[in-house]
Amino acid sequence: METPALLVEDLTKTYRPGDRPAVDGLTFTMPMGQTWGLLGGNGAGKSTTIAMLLGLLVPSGGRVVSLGHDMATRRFAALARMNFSSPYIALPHRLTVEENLRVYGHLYGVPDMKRRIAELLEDFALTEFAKRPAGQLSAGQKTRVALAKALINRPALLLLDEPTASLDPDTGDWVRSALERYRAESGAAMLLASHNMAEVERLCSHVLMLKGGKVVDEGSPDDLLHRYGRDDLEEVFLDIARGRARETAA
Ligand SMILES: Nc1ncnc2c1ncn2[C@@H]1O[C@H](COP(=O)(O)OP(=O)(O)OP(=O)(O)O)[C@@H](O)[C@H]1O
Repeated sequence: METPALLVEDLTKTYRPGDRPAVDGLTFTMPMGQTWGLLGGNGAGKSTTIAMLLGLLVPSGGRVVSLGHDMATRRFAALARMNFSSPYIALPHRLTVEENLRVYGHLYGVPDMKRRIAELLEDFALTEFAKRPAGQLSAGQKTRVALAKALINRPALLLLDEPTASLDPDTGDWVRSALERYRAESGAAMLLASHNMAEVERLCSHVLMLKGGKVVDEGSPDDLLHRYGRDDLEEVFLDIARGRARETAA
């Protein structure tokens, strides 16, 4: 069997002794070539999960194997082939867009960097902002730079926390197309934490519904719609968030 993009076993995080776990026994195996969604209300544990998958946060228990490498012992081998975008991580704001991409390109040892940066500027409609300091961009423009940065090393595994949160509907739409194109061309796997149900329905082949740090349901968007007798994922989400059982949801 092909090495999975992510193998997560009984992953747990408790921030302080005595606290309820923020992530509680998360277990899943995500294959290469697919986009999965991590859905859940505020405080469900999405960002904590992503931080542990990236090795930014040490788990209290359990195991993460990314692209075949155990994150506890072989983190750097995995990270070279991973990347992420998060609205919570600011780009160096005095550096221009191009300089930002160059810094990250060097960190990842990207070959033929000039060409890669030109491609990304083009793909994310950033060419006209290439020489502008990142601190002088709108929120939506910064988000596009963050996504360009996330693809700079052609990652095999991409973790996206709210990738289109600050984008207007039209820009959000073409950014989703760009991500979908990247996945199809590269065979990469993507895990997407989002509050945008339409985005999840469009991009994800499998959804993990998180509540109180646990997976309370999962399946393809179609499976979930069918099981809850709903027309869109937003309604399924509300059923789960409000603790309505699937049998009685319809
Ligand atoms: N640094 C921290 N110290 C202590 N508790 C934390 C810390 N970060 C998060 N938590 C707690 O862990 C739980 C999960 O938070 P997390 O940020 O992972 O949720 P989330 O699903 O990403 O939420 P949101 O949709 O609001 O971004 C919450 O109860 C939160 O208060």
